[in-house]
Amino acid sequence: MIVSEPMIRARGLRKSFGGFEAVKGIDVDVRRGEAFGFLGPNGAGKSSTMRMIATVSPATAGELRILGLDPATDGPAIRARLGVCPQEDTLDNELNVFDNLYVYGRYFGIDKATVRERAEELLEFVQLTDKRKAKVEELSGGMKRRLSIARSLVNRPDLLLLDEPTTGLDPQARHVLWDQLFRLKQAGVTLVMTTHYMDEAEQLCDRLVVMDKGVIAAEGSPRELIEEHSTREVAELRFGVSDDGNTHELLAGKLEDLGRLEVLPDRILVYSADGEEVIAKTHERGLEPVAVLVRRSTLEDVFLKLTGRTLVD
Ligand SMILES: Nc1ncnc2c1ncn2[C@@H]1O[C@H](COP(=O)(O)OP(=O)(O)OP(=O)(O)O)[C@@H](O)[C@H]1O
Repeated sequence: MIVSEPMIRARGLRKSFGGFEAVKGIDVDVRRGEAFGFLGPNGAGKSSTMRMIATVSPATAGELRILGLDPATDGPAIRARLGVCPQEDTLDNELNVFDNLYVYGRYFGIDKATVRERAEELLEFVQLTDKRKAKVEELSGGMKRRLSIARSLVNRPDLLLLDEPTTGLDPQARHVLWDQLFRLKQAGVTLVMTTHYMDEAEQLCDRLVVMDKGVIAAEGSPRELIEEHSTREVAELRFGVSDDGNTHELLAGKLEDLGRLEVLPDRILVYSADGEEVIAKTHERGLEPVAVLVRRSTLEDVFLKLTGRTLVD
């Protein structure tokens, strides 16, 4: 492979299911060594895209190259160099923790001694050494996910695909996983992940695309996306709800000149470089929010601006 070749290159990539187009012609370039994310809500087309990249679902149209190879003709060669961690854990419940790694490694044709050594290393890496003899069903959700990640690393992949790596995990388990993914990134593994968590995308991704309804709405580093599509700060204002339930729309009319507004069912967001000033002016106008909060803009704000919706419905 030529070194400058992108790890993934897609042009006009499409995926249809019958008459329904889940991915509507996207362009993607993933560079060696980066952590790249597809951020979007449920149904955005992230998993459909990942499955094409994983070479388990053929593209309906467009061009796709993985590690410089064509999935239509070079599937096995690509898969030998990919690690895939699907959204649902597909561990073998019949086998213990160690054997899940060992048997998977043997599928790749790795010799017994090497696969044993790697399995031990990987258990150490995902902090499951003391569970090596445990049955899969005895593991917590976070441990299962870590074992899935360990398994996807058995063949020492150049490119690791993670479909919603921390969905369904509790906050502590998510942080443990983030640490491990960060260490993999530092070790030079190219990571490609989907997520609908903006904090995950901000923590882990060097670059990401914001995906919605099968198209890419924006692309860049988390910081670039926030700078381009949002303001430095956001003032969140909550008012008591009136009998007509219309309070936020009515109040928004009195705040319009303070910055761009997003009126959500439970709060008004005012986008401004100076959130405290927004709050001061709100009070000056005799408006009394029951709660206020000033925070930095996040990718959630970027998504809201681009699509008019929140990431998690
Ligand atoms: N095998 C299939 N047959 C028919 N429709 C499908 C199939 N797979 C996905 N879809 C549809 O394609 C759209 C995109 O689904 P996809 O799973 O790619 O989205 P996603 O962004 O990954 O969402 P999620 O976070 O729920 O996985 C959805 O409307 C989904 O119902």
